[in-house]
Amino acid sequence: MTKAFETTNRFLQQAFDVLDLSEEEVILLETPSREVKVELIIRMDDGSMGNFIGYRVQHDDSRGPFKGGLRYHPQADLDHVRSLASLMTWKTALIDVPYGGAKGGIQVDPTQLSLAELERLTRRFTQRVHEFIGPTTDIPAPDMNTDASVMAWIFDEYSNHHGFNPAVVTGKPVDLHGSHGREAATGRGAMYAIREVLERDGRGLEGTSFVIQGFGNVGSWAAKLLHEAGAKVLAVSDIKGGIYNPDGLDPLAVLEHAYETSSVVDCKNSEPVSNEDLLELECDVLVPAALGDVITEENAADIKADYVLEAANAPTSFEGDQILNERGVTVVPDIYCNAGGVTVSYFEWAQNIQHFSWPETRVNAELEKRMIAAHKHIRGLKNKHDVSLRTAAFIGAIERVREATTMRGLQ
Ligand SMILES: NC(=O)C1=CN([C@@H]2O[C@H](COP(=O)(O)OP(=O)(O)OC[C@H]3O[C@@H](n4cnc5c(N)ncnc54)[C@H](O)[C@@H]3O)[C@@H](O)[C@H]2O)C=CC1
Ligand SMILES: O=C(O)CCC(=O)C(=O)O
Repeated sequence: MTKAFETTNRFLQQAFDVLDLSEEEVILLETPSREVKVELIIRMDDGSMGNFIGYRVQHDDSRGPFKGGLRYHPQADLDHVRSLASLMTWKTALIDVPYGGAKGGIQVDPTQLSLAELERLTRRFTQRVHEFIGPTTDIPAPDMNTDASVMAWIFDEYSNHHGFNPAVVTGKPVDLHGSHGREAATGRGAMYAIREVLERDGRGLEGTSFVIQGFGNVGSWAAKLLHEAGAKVLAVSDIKGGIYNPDGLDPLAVLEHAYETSSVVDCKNSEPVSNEDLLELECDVLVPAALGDVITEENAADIKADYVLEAANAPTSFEGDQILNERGVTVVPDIYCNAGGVTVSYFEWAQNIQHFSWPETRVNAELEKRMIAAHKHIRGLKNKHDVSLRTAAFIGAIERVREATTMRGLQ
């Protein structure tokens, strides 16, 4: 077993222990259903040959078609993609959308590719995996370094092979069968998640201070929506570095600066802070919204926040999580915190199948209902079993997947 997948399974094991599952059941629930590895050869703009590796790991489909994002990143190796695919199984079950879990990845630094090269790479990947994906089998979506344009290319390329079918992929542009509210959904869901957790503790978003690592889709939407809700965003960062203002940043001004300069760095009314130091700033809520494995045994003891809101997938190592728990820091786990994305992906898929479009108000209201319901579910299990929010979330998810697996039976 490799590291990222092993970490996911160690977290799962804490819930398996509470549920007293047999070894056979553990193997069944942990093991991915199918792993596809493809070589991707493309013509680069300068005429040379580009050679990349892509993955699609389909973890579990007992509750519905495989579902999960596609990541473009140099570290998107089989171990990471496998771990992220497993997390999708538990996320879709916890938030109760009729899907299983999958994830895709291409090992590439997309900043080194032109737009035309990225399109060729995406189309080649779709050509290599089109037999394994489909509206009732496996539905990709955006993740790190992929966006609505990438989803549009997948939709188009898939349609070249199978005929028009926008429900093969979610997170598409709104004008190309995408859903209103999908782009903001993960950040919005994270905002609802922390609002529910704070309310339970007799606190509110108004005046609560946040520090956010990552200012891409998830981080920037979370910053904007939290600011609108009256919270104070003290610091944000991207891969190039961070910015800090103890009186609070204006996320809209930061967005404008990032749009113009491709980074948050050097935004006016802020001082610089490194990505490492940002994690240890004084604040109420720390929001990792970029890469995984950033809170570890190296820095968990130095985190000053009362809450860690896991907008990223797998931002906390097993040891880091133990330290945070021992110190009384409340961790709002990834499979709940960032489930808003796949929830609105589900709404998009349902709209595509019905050839019907929802207004954004309906999307946001339905998302809010599901985030509130999942929080109540997790809270009940936490109290029942006296476990962390993470273990409670896994228990809730495992119970649903286990039940579906049992009802479908073995051959
Ligand atoms: N996009 C979505 O709907 C969902 C995303 N997520 C998770 O949220 C996280 C962020 O995803 P997106 O916002 O979609 O990606 P993105 O590609 O839009 O943005 C990523 C951000 O992280 C920053 N970043 C990258 N490497 C970094 C590093 N080493 N240190 C600090 N910052 C770094 C980038 O500069 C960028 O600001 C990922 O863990 C992803 O799996 C989870 C659920 C859904
Ligand atoms: O929207 C989706 O289908 C999945 C998004 C995703 O990759 C995730 O939740 O980690």
